[in-house]
Amino acid sequence: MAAATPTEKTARTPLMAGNWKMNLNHLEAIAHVQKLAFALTEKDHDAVETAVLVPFTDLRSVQTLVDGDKLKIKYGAQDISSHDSGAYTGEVSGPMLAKLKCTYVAVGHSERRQYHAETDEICNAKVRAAYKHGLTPILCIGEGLDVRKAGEQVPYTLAQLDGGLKDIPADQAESVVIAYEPVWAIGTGEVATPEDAQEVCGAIRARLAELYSQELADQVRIQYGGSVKAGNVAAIMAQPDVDGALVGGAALDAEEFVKIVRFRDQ
Ligand SMILES: O=C(CO)COP(=O)(O)O
Repeated sequence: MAAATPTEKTARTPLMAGNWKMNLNHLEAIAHVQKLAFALTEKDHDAVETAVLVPFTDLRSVQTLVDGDKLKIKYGAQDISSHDSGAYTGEVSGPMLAKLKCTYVAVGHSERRQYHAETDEICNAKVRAAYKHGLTPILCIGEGLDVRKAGEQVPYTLAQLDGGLKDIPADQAESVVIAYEPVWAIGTGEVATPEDAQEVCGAIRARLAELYSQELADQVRIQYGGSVKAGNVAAIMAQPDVDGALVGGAALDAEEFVKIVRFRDQ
C-alpha cells in the first residue's frame, strides 16, 4: 500500500497533545493551561489542534477554565474504565468523563500496558467505552526495545492496532487517533529517527486501509510519541504519515509545548 501523498496529509489537521502523565495538581493545571491560552493565537488554533491529557483530579479545573474563557484548547483523560458504573474501586467511567466534556481519552498507553497489565482485549473494551460515551480515543501502540532489536516493530505494532480496533465499526474508527509510541523512545531522550517514525506510521495507515478503506485511512490522524521536543518536532512532522505528536516530558513546560504546537516555525 502506498504511503499517503502530501495532498492527503494536508487534509488532516495536526494534533499536538500533551500527556501530562502523573504530573501537575489541579492548581498547577490551571496555571499551566492559562499559560498555554495566553501564548496560543488564533493562527495557532487554525493551523493545529492542541490538547492536554491531564490527571483525573485536574479535569474539573481544566473544564471550568476552558468553558469559562471559551478556550480552543481541547482536553481529556489518560485512561477510561471499560465499565459504565458499579463496584470498580479506583476507576473512572466514560459517563463521568463525558459529563466533564472531555474530547479525548488515551487508551492503552505503554505505561498502562506495562504497569497495569492492559492487554489488547482490555484496550479494545476501553475504545468501545470511549465511543459509547462520545469520547475520541487516542489508541497508543508501539514496540519495546527487544522487539525493535529483532526488527519486528511493524508486525508487533500492527497486531496491537488490530487488537485495539477489533470489531470497531468504520463510522467510529474514522475519528480514532492512533499514537505510535515506541516504548524505547519514551522518556529516554532516545527519539526515533523521522524514518523510523514514518516506517511504522505508514504501515499503520496501510493497515487501516486494509481493515476499513483507503478513504478512512487517509482521514485518521496518526501521532508519533517518544522524546518529542521543540528541537526535533519539525523533522518528525515532515514525514508524510505523521499527523501530530503525543508529548510527555516536554509538554510540562508550557513554553516548550507552544513551540511544539508551532512546529512549522522550528
Ligand atoms: O509517553 C509519551 C507520551 O504519551 C512520551 O513521553 P516523553 O515525551 O516524555 O518521551
